[in-house]
Amino acid sequence: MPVEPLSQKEIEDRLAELPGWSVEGDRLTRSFRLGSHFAATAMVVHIAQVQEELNHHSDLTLGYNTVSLAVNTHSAGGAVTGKDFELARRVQDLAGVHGAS
Ligand SMILES: C[C@H](O)[C@H](O)[C@H]1CNC2=NC(N)=NC(=O)C2=N1
Repeated sequence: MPVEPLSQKEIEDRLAELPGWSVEGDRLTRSFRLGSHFAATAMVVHIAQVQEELNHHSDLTLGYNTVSLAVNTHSAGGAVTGKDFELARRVQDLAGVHGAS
């Protein structure tokens, strides 16, 4: 996966395919709401497994019944790259299993 910073157009095109995600500052972000604290915790563990598989890690925040992610690519100087969107797509795909919205 290339780790070149994405252009604004490339970011906008990718965001159009990822409902609920946005770029805040220099990080790709999304918050999910779940049915319970335990469900939110289980989703965090699942995301951690995917992040280890991809070797790409977000700042992951667990709330009472929420899970929030913020990510950019350290090796690209903190820019948003294709690796961030690869993680976001995997998280978006697994969210349904957890009843996250
Ligand atoms: C050594 C290790 O492979 C690197 O530090 C990985 C780990 N996880 C990472 N996560 C993110 N978000 N960006 C990186 O550049 C990155 N690099």
